Amino acid sequence: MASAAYHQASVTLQPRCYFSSSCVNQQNGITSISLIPKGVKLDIALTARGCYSTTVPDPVLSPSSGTSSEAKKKSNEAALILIRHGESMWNEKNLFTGCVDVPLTKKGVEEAIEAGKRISNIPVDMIYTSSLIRAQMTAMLAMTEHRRKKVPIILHDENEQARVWSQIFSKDTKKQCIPVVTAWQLNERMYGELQGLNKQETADRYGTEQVHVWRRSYDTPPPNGESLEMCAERAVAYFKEFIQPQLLSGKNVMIAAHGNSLRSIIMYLDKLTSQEVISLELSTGIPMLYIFKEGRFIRRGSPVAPTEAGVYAYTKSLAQYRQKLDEMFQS
Ligand SMILES: O=C(O)[C@H](O)COP(=O)(O)O
Repeated sequence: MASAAYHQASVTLQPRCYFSSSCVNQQNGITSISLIPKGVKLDIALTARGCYSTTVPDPVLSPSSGTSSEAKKKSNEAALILIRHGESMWNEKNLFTGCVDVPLTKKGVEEAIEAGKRISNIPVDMIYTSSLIRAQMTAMLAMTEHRRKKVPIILHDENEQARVWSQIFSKDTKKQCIPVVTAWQLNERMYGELQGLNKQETADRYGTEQVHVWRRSYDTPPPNGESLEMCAERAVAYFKEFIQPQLLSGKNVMIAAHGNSLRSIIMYLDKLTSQEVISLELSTGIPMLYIFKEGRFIRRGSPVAPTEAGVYAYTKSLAQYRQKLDEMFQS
């Protein structure tokens, strides 16, 4: 499984037609999302309970004629964008980072902006990030490049007061927001006693082979840390429980996370074996695209540029979305 394969190819996308119609709750540190059935009209609101919904059609994302059968058909297809965060200050120093909360370097900021350019014409309905700043910075910086100029808003559901105090009181403003759910389950694998150690010095001390096993094997954890298998137990479980239902309901989702939490999710999406995942390497700041269609994930690689013809040629509705965007920004 060559890592390069994850950075190429073209994309088939279904632009989504609705603002997020979901309710996001957090209890005991667990985020849960309950879907509001399509066709149920609700006032858009980021309420005290973190619920988003809308009656106001988005000028770009709304269907031109939204019959329920059409909506059903469309909900069979959704885009999933995965981005590993840009270079962090410990990536730069070649230190094991894991769950230590380290920000991006200037290069990492630039990588995130570049990633945003690549996906700037792809509609995004919901964003998931880990609870770590490097993933959150990446998601936010990428969205500064989005042509639609919707504002990513981090949901604060940690307690009732946080929910109440983060309410928005303008329907129009809410319509221009993208909910961002942060989840610790998407964090980098916990690197145990390697956190803060230099990768080269660790290889010199314990041997290149041992360090490679700690870094890339599926089931061997680093000392007192998480193996990829353990990381998958939380990251893939979160993906299945909370993100997949959003895709099923037709929403386009972006996930900004980490080398190993994303490796475990890609292992699930691409049905990789524990042998194949060993050679799966993810570059920082490269967006990867999947189409979720009829319950299957189809990998489409990464668009090389926002104008890449292949990205928009696959579905009629994406071409229409692109055309609407062009018209909107020309007028
Ligand atoms: O946590 C880290 O050090 C990196 O984000 C991932 O490191 P790895 O490439 O050693 O898994």
